[in-house]
Amino acid sequence: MIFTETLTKKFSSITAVAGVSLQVQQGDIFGLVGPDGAGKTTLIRMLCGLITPDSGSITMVDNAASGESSASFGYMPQKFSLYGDLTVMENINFFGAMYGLNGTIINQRADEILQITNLFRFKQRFADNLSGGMKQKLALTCALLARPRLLVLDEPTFGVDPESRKEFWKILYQLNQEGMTILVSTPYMDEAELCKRVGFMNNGRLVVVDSPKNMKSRYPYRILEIKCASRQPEIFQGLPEILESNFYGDKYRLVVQEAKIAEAAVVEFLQGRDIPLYRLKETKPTMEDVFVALAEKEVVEWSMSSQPVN
Ligand SMILES: Nc1ncnc2c1ncn2[C@@H]1O[C@H](COP(=O)(O)OP(=O)(O)OP(=O)(O)O)[C@@H](O)[C@H]1O
Repeated sequence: MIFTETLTKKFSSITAVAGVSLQVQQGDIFGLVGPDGAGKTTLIRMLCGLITPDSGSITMVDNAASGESSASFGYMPQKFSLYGDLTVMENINFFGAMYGLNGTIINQRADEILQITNLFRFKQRFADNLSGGMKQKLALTCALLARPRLLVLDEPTFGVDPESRKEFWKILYQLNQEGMTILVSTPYMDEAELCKRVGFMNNGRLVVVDSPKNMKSRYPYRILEIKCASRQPEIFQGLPEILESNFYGDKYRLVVQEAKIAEAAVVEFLQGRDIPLYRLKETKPTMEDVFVALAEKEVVEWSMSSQPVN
């Protein structure tokens, strides 16, 4: 559905997007993740035609619309400008008119979409009086008015509470099941888990593209979880067998190269300090672990040794 070839965008000396070749297939829920400033928004804005690439190409193909070479898409930007002193319905009318839709069509579609987004009963509420999550759902409602086959969302749930994020993703899944292709950037790794495929960007480059399941299975390290009598967050830092150590309330999560060797080192370390060990077990990496490894480490080897980025 979306194909880019070596897409590049510079802002004076900053290369925001560096030679990105990306494919988003019809029916995908494609997640774009990466640290702040990685280039996600710039890439999305180029895909939506809001800024012009310096080089490279973008092709949008919509197989569902025979004879059409460009896909109809809806875009929900990072900062969606709703009018706070207009009601939900007045905002919808405004954005519908911007899409060139007539009043009857807007009303029909609004009724339909507001049911999906659970905003129907708030039609007459001023946008300023909606909660954060409801504002995002209104922004989504507006982006859906043109009945897009491709929906592009830039961090749509940023700053929204976990329950509302869950609800928002239920809506995305429903839309996807009805045939909509979705490209979404997100800072939340629990949301990355929900995508069919994830593209990780860093320093303008698209470093890895894969399913969350494959990304986790390609994670090059092992994770140990430890419960012991110590509550010192830094206690394992500096042990040569441990690459990274984090302390979460009552347990340590260690990133290690060799699980058995690291386990032995931890046991010996704690015994040497008379610190009782309650539990030590290896656990599976999460998308959060994958993200941290990709963002922090030099990942050339990881991405090259795996299947090609497509
Ligand atoms: N209009 C602009 N002028 C100058 N520099 C820009 C502009 N837009 C983006 N940049 C720079 O390009 C780089 C990529 O920014 P971009 O917003 O695309 O990243 P991002 O991955 O979306 O980050 P975030 O998650 O923080 O929104 C950053 O260094 C940013 O400062």
